[in-house]
Amino acid sequence: MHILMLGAGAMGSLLGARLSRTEADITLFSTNREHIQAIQTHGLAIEELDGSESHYKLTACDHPHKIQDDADLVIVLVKSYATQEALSSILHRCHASTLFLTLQNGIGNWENIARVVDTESVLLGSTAQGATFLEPGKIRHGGNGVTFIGEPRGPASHRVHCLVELFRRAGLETHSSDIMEQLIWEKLMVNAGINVITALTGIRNGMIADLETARELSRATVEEAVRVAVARGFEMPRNIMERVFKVAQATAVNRSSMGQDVDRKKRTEIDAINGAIVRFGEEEKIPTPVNRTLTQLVKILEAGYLKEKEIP
Ligand SMILES: NC(=O)C1=CN([C@@H]2O[C@H](COP(=O)(O)OP(=O)(O)OC[C@H]3O[C@@H](n4cnc5c(N)ncnc54)[C@H](OP(=O)(O)O)[C@@H]3O)[C@@H](O)[C@H]2O)C=CC1
Ligand SMILES: CC(C)(CO)C(=O)C(=O)O
Repeated sequence: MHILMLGAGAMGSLLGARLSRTEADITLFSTNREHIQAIQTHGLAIEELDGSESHYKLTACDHPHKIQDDADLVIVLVKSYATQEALSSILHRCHASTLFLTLQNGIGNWENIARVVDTESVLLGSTAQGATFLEPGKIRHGGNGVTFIGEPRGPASHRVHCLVELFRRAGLETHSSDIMEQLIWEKLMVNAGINVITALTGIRNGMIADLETARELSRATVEEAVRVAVARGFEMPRNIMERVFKVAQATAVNRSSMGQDVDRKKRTEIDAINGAIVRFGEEEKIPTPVNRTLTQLVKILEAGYLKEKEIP
């Protein structure tokens, strides 16, 4: 089986490296040329949770036309806003039975993929693993968490169970799910309560759980998001706040993916996370002042540094 990691940044590199422990052939693909060239020259280095460093020799490409083999499985790990463009660029390396699995955060990823490829070929997943991009060719494993894979709707199929087994052989705690859309909304609560606050303040995930002020703000953000989720038909577990803090603790050394975007002055996924809660809140007539303010702050921060980048 040939697996193409579409968007081999922090998470795509981590999961690609772990999956390379199985019988699958892995290709990392990212448009980040420096990262890919470093992997081609020295391999991928991973700073592990215990502080040790592991090294992986992996096939890596920085241009879609350099990808050698057709993909049986494409794992989509570009940022949500880049999904359609990235997928369109690799279609020449897909065949009639290629499967597409999104493990991205936020709402709307499955729909974005299904705009480019056959709906039947798209699987939905979520992961609470954490990964930080340190420098070209080097990432940090920022925390362990469960990965779920399922059909977008309905019970887990044979193909889902095969992928779950593959992930497990790679050493990743993975389960199949019959309620993947529900789990995507539960993961949205986690990201809504962690990512935006870490992005605006520069803290690592662990402080969300450790600092009372951060816990309060996270709680206020998630409580609003839960009201919106319920209005959309997704009942949230009563212990959802505990789950948010548990993920923050399990990924304590990680900078959230949105935090890393701000650190690297890159566009964030705010529109697919807190921004989505605001949009759905408007549709459902549920006020979301906390999420709206946090979204506006990230958008101002983002616009500021993206504009600065344009100035020669
Ligand atoms: N990091 C984490 O701890 C976690 C992240 N996630 C989710 O995983 C997804 C990926 O996040 P993360 O790995 O942190 O993000 P990164 O930005 O580290 O990785 C995305 C990669 O995709 C590359 N890219 C951008 N456009 C294209 C394109 N058109 N074709 C191919 N590659 C492209 C980027 O290059 P460049 O650097 O040049 O932009 C980058 O290397 C997100 O949805 C995130 O929310 C989920 C759980 C945890
Ligand atoms: C699990 C967590 C919070 C890890 O940082 C994540 O999903 C992210 O950073 O986007």
